[in-house]
Amino acid sequence: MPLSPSQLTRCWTEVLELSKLAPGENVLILTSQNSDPRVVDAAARAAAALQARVVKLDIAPNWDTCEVGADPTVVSGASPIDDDPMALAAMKAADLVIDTVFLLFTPGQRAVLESGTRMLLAYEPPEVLARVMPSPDDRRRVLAARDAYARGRRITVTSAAGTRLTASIGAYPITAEYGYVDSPGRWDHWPSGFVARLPDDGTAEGVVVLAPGDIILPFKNYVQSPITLEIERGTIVRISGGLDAEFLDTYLRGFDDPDAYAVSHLGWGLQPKARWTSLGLYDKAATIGMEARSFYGNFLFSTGPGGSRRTKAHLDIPMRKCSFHVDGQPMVVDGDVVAPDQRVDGARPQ
Ligand SMILES: O=c1ccc(O)c[nH]1
Ligand SMILES: [Fe+2]
Repeated sequence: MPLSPSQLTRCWTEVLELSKLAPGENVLILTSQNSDPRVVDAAARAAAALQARVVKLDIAPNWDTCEVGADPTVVSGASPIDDDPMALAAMKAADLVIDTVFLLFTPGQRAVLESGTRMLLAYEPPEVLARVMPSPDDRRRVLAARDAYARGRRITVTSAAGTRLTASIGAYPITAEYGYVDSPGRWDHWPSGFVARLPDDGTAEGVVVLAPGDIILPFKNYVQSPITLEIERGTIVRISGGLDAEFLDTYLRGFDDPDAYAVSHLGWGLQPKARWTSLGLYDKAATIGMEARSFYGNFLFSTGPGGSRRTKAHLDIPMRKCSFHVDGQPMVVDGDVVAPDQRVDGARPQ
């Protein structure tokens, strides 16, 4: 059964209160053809009920020939607002922008955040939003993970399946996603619950073995047969395995861009409300897979953009049963969060 509009409005009210939305603040809801009207309506009702001034800005969609399928995460790095003076001016004038279009990794988003506007991305369907409600404890644990990651200089990721990845860290900021925007200039994504950061350029080395059950987004399938990624100087230099490996390699080759093979943000999932199995129950166009990116204890590997790289090809690859160490300190062991200030009692690896 679907979520009722009043339930979704109550979820929005809770998230906007966590986002410290105050009476008289200006809220802009960014919409386009790919926005979910149920999400837009509930957000507008909740913001108005909190006595904010609410406007909706509808922008023309931008389609790229590389965009296969309906998922806006397939092609990253550009949006219709990047050079739109009207949209940028309106979004900079807002105190809080609700993005139902998916601007992530775009110049337009960066410009709006630098103006002090806070921005909350909300693209998942109502039931996923309601299942993975953010909380102050999620924020506490994600920020503890961010602080541990920030203190580090080297990371090591291993798994029984054969993953042996090392990298230096420190040059790039950490994205700490806990699902609401409670300070000026902050960006977040509801639903979420993970940390991610780029390794220092050219330092990721080793082997990443995608095991059956690991997920490749935006393919939105569970890997059936092992895929071995050999990584040298921050780039995947060889992909081997069976049909899954051939599909992955052919997909990346389709972008005709060497940066498509670069290692992108690396991190780990901290959201016990997100389910590894959820993706198997949805049609591919129905979700962008945030429960997969966020599930508790995952290793979130990814490829493509970051630093000076502007490639359109971005894959997020949440993996199970990995161990993630920062300067030898265990954050996750065999898919279970072990850092005392990050773990949730009773939460189980998935
Ligand atoms: O929330 C997100 C979503 C996608 C992504 O690549 C990063 N963070
Ligand atoms: Fe990503």
